[in-house]
Amino acid sequence: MQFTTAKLFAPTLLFVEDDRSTRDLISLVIDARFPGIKLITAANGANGLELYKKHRPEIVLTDMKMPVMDGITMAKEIKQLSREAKIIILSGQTDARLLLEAIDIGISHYVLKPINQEKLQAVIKECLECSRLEQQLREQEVFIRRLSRAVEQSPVSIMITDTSGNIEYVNPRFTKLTGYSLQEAAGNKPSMLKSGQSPDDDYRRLWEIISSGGEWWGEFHNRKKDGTYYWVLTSISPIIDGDNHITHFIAFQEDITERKQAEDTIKQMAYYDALTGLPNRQLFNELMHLALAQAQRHGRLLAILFLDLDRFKVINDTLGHGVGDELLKAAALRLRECCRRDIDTVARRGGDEFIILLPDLDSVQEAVRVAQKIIVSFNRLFTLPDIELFVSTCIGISIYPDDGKDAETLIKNADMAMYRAKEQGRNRYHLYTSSMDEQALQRLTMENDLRRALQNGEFLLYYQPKINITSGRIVCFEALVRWQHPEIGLVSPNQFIPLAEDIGLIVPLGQWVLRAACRQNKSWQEMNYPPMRVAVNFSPKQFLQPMMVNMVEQVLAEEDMDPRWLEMEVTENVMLQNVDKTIDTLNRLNNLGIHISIDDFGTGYSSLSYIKKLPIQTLKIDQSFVSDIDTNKDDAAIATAVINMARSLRLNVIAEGVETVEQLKMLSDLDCQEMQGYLFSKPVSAEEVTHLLKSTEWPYLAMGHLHST
Ligand SMILES: Nc1nc2c(ncn2[C@@H]2O[C@@H]3COP(=O)(O)O[C@H]4[C@@H](O)[C@H](n5cnc6c(=O)[nH]c(N)nc65)O[C@@H]4COP(=O)(O)O[C@H]3[C@H]2O)c(=O)[nH]1
Repeated sequence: MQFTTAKLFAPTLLFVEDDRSTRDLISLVIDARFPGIKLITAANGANGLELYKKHRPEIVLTDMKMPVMDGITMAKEIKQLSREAKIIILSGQTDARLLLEAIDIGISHYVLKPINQEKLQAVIKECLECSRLEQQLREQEVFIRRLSRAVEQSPVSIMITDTSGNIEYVNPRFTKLTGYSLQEAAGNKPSMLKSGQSPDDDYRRLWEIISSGGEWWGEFHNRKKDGTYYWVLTSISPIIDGDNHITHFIAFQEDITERKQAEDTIKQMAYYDALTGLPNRQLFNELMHLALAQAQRHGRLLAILFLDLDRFKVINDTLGHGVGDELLKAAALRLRECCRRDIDTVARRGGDEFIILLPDLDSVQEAVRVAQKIIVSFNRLFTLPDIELFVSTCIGISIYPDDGKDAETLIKNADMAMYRAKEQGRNRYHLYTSSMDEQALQRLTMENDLRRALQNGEFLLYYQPKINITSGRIVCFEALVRWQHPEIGLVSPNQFIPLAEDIGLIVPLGQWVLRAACRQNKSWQEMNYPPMRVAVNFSPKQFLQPMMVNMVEQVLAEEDMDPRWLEMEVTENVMLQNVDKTIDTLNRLNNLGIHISIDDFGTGYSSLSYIKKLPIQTLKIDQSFVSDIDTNKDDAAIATAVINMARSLRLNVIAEGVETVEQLKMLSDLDCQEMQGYLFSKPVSAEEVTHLLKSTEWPYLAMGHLHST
């Protein structure tokens, strides 16, 4: 450390002499020889003392014998005021007693008269030097006192070691930070603070740098006396003496634990999904790039599993986001259990989408085995805090390098494979095949064609009757849309309705269906056929449109059709989304006089208590329960339960998809009065409806057929 005096050394010399000529002569010499000195003079001791008090000169040059007050008396008084005053006595007297008295007082020098100028100059010079050194020393002391106070009170932890690394000093801040007092730390090595988590290389490098005179800085993960961990930003530098030798090392340490924790939180937020704690899309992409590079280098296989939870949206909307969140957490846990720890990565892509990276595989079969394991594990009930649920998943698999060389392609292809798995039903996996690209292209072409279809008038309606089996009369025609594609021919709604929903075309298409169905029904009425309802399917997206009721009202008015001849078929799941709003919408439709049926009943999550609240008229038993009703006991039980439930709620019940007389009999035995299905009629064109209306003879409704013997 370099010390520089803050104050400039500008000494004052007081010269006390009663003899004027001596005074002038000596003054001239001092001015000439010591130009930096400020000179003040006095003619006697009393005057000299006064001036001393006023100017506090560093040096006093005084004659001995003077009127009023002699030099010795004045010198005594001055020494009382300052022990450091340098006093030079000028005298012709060599009286030993006076000399001894002067020594007692602490007189610095004694110059005999007649004055030898050289001797006087040498004495003054010596006194000046002495004063200068004293001033410097005083200032140094003040500086060192300040410095040690600064070190003691420093908000930064300070540790000083010798060159072997033995601790010699630590400041109170160090004690506060580490728990070790100066006594405990002194003599120990700084390694007493090691947590074992900072790399050994850091320490080696540190010693190399500081022992060659350089400064090192970096971060350490340390451990306190009580065992807790903390982070410090450390700077260590050597203390070098005047001979350029390292005498000590000094370490400054700043506690950065909070900053580190904040960094960790930010890292966690940037790379991990807050809900499930799984890596997020960002981290997954980074890990995927690393894994791909390794797979390429070592010629290994890598698999991507893309999956989502079947019907998650319905669960989330029906049972609430709390349940949805718990389910995602539980699913995340289950997925991790199915994968290799520390090797595979399970990440959440957002919503209910998960993606799994399986690196370092020998065969495709290994990826398939993981997919199968996941599917089996999803067969187990999910026990959430408030509810127990069965949830299935569909998994798409793509393999590096066959199904893609880069992350984007592999993920896209696994996603595509997942959709293929979904098309085949729930809880299954599908491996990507290159033919799927072709299908994706087909879908794109279909999408474009579909957008043009409405303007080009390529849609038409087919109608399927609903029969009351007791009266044998048609009570309603269900309008079912068809697409007359200019090249492909007639396209089934199962192929284009989901697509229309995806691309937002369902709203204008649905409106077109409603208008066409109403117009057709009105024209049958005008042709004097007995009035019947026409049923129109409303897709969930369409039903949940904010202005839907207004639109229906307007179409009915424009087509001049009485609302009681309109039936709306809405799927069970729609009923469960945003319950309050749905009930409100249904009430408004009911007030208009529109008949409401719940389509595909039995496939959703409806509970009896919930259905009770809904202002609806009819439950439609899904055809999946009807098709095996005569052979499958479970289906028969569900159909029975729905019919009984409808009866107890005073609702109509209709069975769809009735194809055989056996089914008809069985449903009739269960007292299901209304039916629809190929047994009576397939969906037919409007023109064919008129034939049906003219000759409604249903041979199998003859009494003999209806009841089992
Ligand atoms: N195997 C069998 N099938 C029978 C039988 N009886 C009727 N079906 C078929 O079952 C489907 C019944 O309609 P859905 O459940 O509402 O299912 C409909 C409905 O969800 C949707 N859809 C049809 N038209 C429209 C529409 O105008 N708007 C909306 N949003 N969806 C529509 O497309 C689905 C399929 O319609 P389609 O192909 O016309 O198929 C119709 C019908 O032709 C039977 O005895 N056996």
